[in-house]
Amino acid sequence: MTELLTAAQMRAIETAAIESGEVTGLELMERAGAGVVEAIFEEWPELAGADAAGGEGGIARPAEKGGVALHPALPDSPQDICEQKKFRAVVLCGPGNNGGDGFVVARLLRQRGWEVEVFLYGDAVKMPPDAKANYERWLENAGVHRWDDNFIEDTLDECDHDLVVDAVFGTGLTRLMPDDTERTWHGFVPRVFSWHQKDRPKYVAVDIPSGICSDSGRNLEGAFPTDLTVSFHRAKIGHYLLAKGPPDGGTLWCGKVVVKDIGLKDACIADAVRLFDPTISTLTKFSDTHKYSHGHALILAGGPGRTGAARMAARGALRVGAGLVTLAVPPAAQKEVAAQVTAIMLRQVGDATALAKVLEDARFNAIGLGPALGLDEDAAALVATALEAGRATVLDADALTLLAKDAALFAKLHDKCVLTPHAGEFKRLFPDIAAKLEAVPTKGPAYSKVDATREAAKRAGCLVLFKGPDTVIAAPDGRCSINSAQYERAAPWLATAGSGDVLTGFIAGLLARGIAPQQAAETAAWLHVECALDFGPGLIAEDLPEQLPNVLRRLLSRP
Ligand SMILES: NC(=O)C1=CN([C@@H]2O[C@H](COP(=O)(O)OP(=O)(O)OC[C@H]3O[C@@H](n4cnc5c(N)ncnc54)[C@H](O)[C@@H]3O)[C@@H](O)[C@H]2O)[C@@H](O)CC1
Ligand SMILES: [K+]
Repeated sequence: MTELLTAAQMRAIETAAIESGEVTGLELMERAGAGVVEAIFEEWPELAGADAAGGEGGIARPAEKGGVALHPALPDSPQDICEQKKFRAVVLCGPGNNGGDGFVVARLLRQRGWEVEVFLYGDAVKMPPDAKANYERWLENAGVHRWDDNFIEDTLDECDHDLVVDAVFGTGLTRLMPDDTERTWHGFVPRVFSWHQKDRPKYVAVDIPSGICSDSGRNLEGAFPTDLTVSFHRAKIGHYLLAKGPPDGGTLWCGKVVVKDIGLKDACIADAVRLFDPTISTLTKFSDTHKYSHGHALILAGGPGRTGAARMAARGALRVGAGLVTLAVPPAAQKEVAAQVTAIMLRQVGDATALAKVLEDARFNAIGLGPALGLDEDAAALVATALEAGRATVLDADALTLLAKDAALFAKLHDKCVLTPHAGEFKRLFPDIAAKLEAVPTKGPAYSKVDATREAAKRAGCLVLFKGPDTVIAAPDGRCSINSAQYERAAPWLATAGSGDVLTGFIAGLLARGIAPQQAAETAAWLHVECALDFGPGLIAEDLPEQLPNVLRRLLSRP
């Protein structure tokens, strides 16, 4: 799993490296700038010109004399560039180290023969030392425009630019975007989003689009949208959070995120949020074959005409590898269900007493309940009985609504439970927490979906999986991961009716296999997206379990 960092964690790693004497801040800034230039040319080789497009003429000199060459080195002067189109860039620099990175990018582009115009937001006198050093180095050969949004807009309108680099604010954004940069933003949005306009410049953000809070992905009013975001060492949490959708959300503004190594060592950060990717230890559990060692999941179905959701969950549980799956069905719905399932077993469960009787059998080691269960007293009694049994239990849909309505029921949650709310259900369950998340942010770091999910998990005393394209999974002790269905894993067709029911089944199935709640929820959510990606558009929920064998085959053949 990849760590996603907060601004404070990134600063701590940087400070430790500098204080240990391994590297200077100036060297890190040089590597960051060189990383951005490298990423630009990797993304758009046509901008690299003839000699840097990766052919034999590729350059092998260090990016900065005396520095550590982590990125392909660049020619020292325009004379080193063979005959090529004169590329043009506008670099927007801010008052901090993000701006410092911008000055490095400007210099390195200029060294490649680019025509570069730089605008500086803020007071150069107050810049931090490394940024100021790069500002002064830039001034040795070129000038800097004072920030003026009209001038920036005119410059972009009049000239045939190839690239616009946003190095205004990075991880140090602590307040709402200032009015004058916000005005510039108004000029940017239509430009960046005119995708049809073939010859428009490429927009690149250094570290994070200015205006986006790197801890939360929230838009501090005035984010600069970009095509490519180049971050350093590790991606930041804000790159992966959508918050509450446009105009919020790092993922909306980042375009594509590339992370460049700047030579910092891995540090053990106890409470880091992780981007989920399944580990081999989880996957090896799929190769053990004895059905009785794989547990027995019990999925509770609703009444007649409402059993489809539970049937899909049961199918998901079976496909994901529960040894046995039983549907607990009200007597009136038994015929309906019996006509539609084969590998899944049935038990008549008319009420909570009947459920308690079934659960006397300790072999039922996992329960899935909620999809189309109903919202009446009988359904609430079923939820109570299921929780009192103390089994690994995933609660979704109607079960969440029932929990939200009844504090005594909510109090029965225990550490083997998994709650899987979508935004609406989350709001019903945790209205005060949702209100904090929905409040318009006024400063950075802003309250995030990660903060909200962690707080909810702590309150519930169990795992919470807060759904979305940026699914956040948090445990009561603060361990937290994001399962992203964005960027190269974007699968918007996964938002189809019944998709959540299948996820409930996947989690229940993994719980039945004895996998701990956090790992079960993370793995299930990840597999859910993989199934959708494998199937592609046109997906309906029934396809998800059927896609799982392909996904598992591919995963298990991974080296
Ligand atoms: N931390 C690290 O390890 C590294 C950081 N680097 C760069 O440094 C950046 C962080 O630098 P800084 O901490 O200096 O932060 P920034 O450069 O993001 O911004 C800080 C400056 O902006 C001002 N500011 C913040 N919010 C404002 C607002 N709303 N309106 C007006 N002014 C505002 C602050 O007062 C401060 O002057 C990173 O994003 C990255 O680009 C890189 O050079 C490489 C290494
Ligand atoms: K930026």
